[in-house]
Amino acid sequence: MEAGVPGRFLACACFLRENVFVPRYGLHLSYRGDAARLREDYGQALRDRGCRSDQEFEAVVKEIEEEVERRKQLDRHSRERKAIISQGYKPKHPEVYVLQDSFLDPEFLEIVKYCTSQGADLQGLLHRVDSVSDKRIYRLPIFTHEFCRVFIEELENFERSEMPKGRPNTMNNYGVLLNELGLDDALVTPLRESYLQPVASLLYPDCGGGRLDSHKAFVVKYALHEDLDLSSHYDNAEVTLNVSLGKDFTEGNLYFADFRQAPSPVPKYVEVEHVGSHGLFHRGGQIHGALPIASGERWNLIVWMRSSAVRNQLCPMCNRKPELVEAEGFADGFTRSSEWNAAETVDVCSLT
Ligand SMILES: O=C(O)CCC(=O)C(=O)O
Ligand SMILES: [Fe+2]
Repeated sequence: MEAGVPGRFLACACFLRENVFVPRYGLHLSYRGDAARLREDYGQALRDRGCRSDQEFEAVVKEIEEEVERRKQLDRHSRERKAIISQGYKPKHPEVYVLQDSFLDPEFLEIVKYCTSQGADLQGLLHRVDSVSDKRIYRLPIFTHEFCRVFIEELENFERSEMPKGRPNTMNNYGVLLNELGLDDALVTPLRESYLQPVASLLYPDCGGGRLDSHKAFVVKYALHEDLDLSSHYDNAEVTLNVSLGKDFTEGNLYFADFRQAPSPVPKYVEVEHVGSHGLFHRGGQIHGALPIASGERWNLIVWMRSSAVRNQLCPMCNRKPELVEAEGFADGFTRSSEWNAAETVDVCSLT
């Protein structure tokens, strides 16, 4: 079946109750519609973070209920925004909507060519990419500088427009959902299928890297009076690509800790700098966050890539067999298990 056909991909029902982020206290929590239970489960953690009075606690419950309500309406609101944008938005640079080889750094094209050649292996690939730590995080050139410049101009044009705007995810408040802007079909999907997957297939074969069949792509933006940083989290993705698009900024490094399913007793963080037009590949389950920028604006393209073969077995957000619910577009990348061949089952991301 064709990618993106409504109904093929599904979500896990945990989306309405797990990983609800409370920005004020920097905490992710589960909520089952019951304030007393919330107090039991998180009262101490909230108090430790400064939520002391009943009023403060009630404010948290209200915030969580609003977030759950937002999530319930997400598909419908997103579909409505997308329709308005496709009717009314006039792109400044229509050419960036259709992937061309000329957008890509020639060195990246060479790397992809290697990955798709016969006999390509991880060792050979590691001679061509920078390994930035022992956590299986790799940096490689992705786009040309010119593409990054023009792409940001397009996103700024959209930002200035009167068009409705969604939030990239539950933690970032500023940026652009590429699907709503109409950038998925001819830009991100071919990028994932023909260029990113061959690389991920060698880097993360154990995490579904060779079978990435959907994605969620967005651009995050950090600026002094907007978001400055990003709390520690893991992604709803098997493999993530994070590309530094620009503009000029200081600080704002990413930091990475343990792999979610294999925490070490004393977590070791590595800090990783952004390199303009270069991307970082990492496993979605690698705990990470972003330090505050000190000046300027930071724009990064994030592609959360999903492998239904992996997540159908275990939802990465609730760590259980997914409870499938209908959703639109790529949804959260689950499929009905009858659609894939049980004989081809892959291991869920190994605990390294
Ligand atoms: O700020 C960044 O570049 C990282 C964003 C990120 O980790 C995410 O959106 O999942
Ligand atoms: Fe992330």
